[in-house]
Amino acid sequence: MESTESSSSKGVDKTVSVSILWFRHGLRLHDSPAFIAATSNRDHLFLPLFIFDGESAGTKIVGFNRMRFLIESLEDLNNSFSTKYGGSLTVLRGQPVDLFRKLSQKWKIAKICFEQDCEPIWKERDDGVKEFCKENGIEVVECISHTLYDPAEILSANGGNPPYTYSSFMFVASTLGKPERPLSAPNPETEAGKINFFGMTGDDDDLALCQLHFPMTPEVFGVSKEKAVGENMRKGGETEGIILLEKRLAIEKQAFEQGLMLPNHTNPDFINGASLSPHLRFGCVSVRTFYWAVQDLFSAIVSGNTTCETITGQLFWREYFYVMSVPNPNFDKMKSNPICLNIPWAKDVIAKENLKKWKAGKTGYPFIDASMRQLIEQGWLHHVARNATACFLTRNDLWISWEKGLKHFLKYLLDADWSVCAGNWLWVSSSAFENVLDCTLCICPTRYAQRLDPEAKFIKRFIPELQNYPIPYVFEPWTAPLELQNQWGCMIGKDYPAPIVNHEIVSKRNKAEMVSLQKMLAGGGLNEHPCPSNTNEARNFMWFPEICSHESSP
Ligand SMILES: Cc1cc2nc3c(=O)[nH]c(=O)nc-3n(C[C@H](O)[C@H](O)[C@H](O)COP(=O)(O)OP(=O)(O)OC[C@H]3O[C@@H](n4cnc5c(N)ncnc54)[C@H](O)[C@@H]3O)c2cc1C
Repeated sequence: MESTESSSSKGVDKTVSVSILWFRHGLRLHDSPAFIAATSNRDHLFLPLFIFDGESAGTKIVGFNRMRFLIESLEDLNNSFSTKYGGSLTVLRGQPVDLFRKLSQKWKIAKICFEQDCEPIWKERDDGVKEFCKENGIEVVECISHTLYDPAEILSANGGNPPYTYSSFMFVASTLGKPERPLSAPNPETEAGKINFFGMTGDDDDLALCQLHFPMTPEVFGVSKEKAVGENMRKGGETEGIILLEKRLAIEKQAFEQGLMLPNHTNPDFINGASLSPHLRFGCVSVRTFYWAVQDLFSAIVSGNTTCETITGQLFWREYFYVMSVPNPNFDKMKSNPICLNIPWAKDVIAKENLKKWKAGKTGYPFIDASMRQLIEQGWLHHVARNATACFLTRNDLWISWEKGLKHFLKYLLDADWSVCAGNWLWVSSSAFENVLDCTLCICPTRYAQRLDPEAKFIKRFIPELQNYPIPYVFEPWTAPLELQNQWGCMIGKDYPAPIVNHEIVSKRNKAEMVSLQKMLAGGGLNEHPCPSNTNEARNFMWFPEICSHESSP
């Protein structure tokens, strides 16, 4: 392929205009309106840029796995620019306004294009850059492509308020029509795809000091490898994301052909599932590309039916939590969060100890512990494992605040998304989106495990201590007679912990506590409390089949 010329910043003519594509999320070239906007002026040079500012792309609280995923995604972008368009990605470290000021002092920055980050945590950063651009006559192009809809439009279509139930959200979204179709990247074989890159040479004095070069490692940013980090199971980047998307579509296709839906829910693959959430979170795969690929596949297979509520329904949950967070900067907190109920979670010494054990995967409940260990080792947890561990920490067993769990998940999950993660924690802990503390569905950590991991492969993969325990003892190892524990090489209470709480007792007690809170809070400022539209919605959200939940009555 013919490579396009890259103009070095050193020799650049200062009268030549530069268009910047500022990456934050949206780490891809396909379906990127910001990429198209930044390359649309044929007489501008093009500078694709990522800035490590200590916060963007979730780098404020970040574990090794997610930082590695981000770096892999940037490396992939750099490779794609190089192989497809003959350019490269520039990576700088510093504060965006400072860096844009330095750039504009040297060169004529005409335009800065970026994908909208709708969550309120990014508002100050983006407002600062917009203000700087206004003062300096730089055009700003902000494109909506991280979400299926413009959250502001949803809010406005709902009379300026967030829709308090998922079904009212779905209704409002339907009034805006179908999401837009994805866009193709400029074709390098055509005129539009012949891009004149503006390349930083690396010797541009103070800017050079801010420039980072590939290869990079998380350690460069002070993020060191946690001892438990294992094999790299999910690689970041658009290239990997598209491969995964194809794999996922093949699985969905097979299910559609057999008249089934949501294969990922029916047969959870805890380790190797083709889950796209990390790639969606960083924008390596466009949500519109995913949405329309599934819709089109479904329409092609199920003739006469052009809509489907399959995994696209899950994508709407993502959308819902983004929208709910837009007008609520305290969405991730209990305090000053108008939708969150103030449940008096335990804060005593025992709670502190229990929190440590939960984080370390040492609760004595094998399914919970396997999940918590997987989180640190791989940065990944299947949805059902997230539900089980979050319920265990909060309303079911330990009665510890969801804020503690959220902080831990935000650090280690590859797909950790400020609003999506908080929204799920609010729900699971009965703090919001739940039917006013009325969740009769309680996850039993042992029965749940027996149904979802019947051969205990997942448990044994992450808890080698229980390697020799047969079924059913592996699910409740403390029930094994001492001589068998000895024979299997793992004494409970010594080699693997005894349960830190008795689930049967504490779950009943906690349910009773919820009921009394419900009575106390009734009529007292619950007007804004969002809740499910009906029991089915709650059940579907939690993926609760009848047999692994139980009515936990007071
Ligand atoms: C306590 C807790 C914390 C969570 N934190 C996050 C998070 O930080 N980031 C995140 O992307 N998901 C989060 N989830 C939601 C969900 O677990 C993951 O999106 C899902 O496991 C990803 O797997 P998948 O891609 O195979 O999902 P699929 O079932 O294939 O769904 C497709 C996509 O829909 C979206 N989605 C699916 N379920 C949900 C949901 N419940 N809420 C919002 N969006 C959803 C995701 O983008 C997902 O990739 C959390 C769930 C819980 C219970």
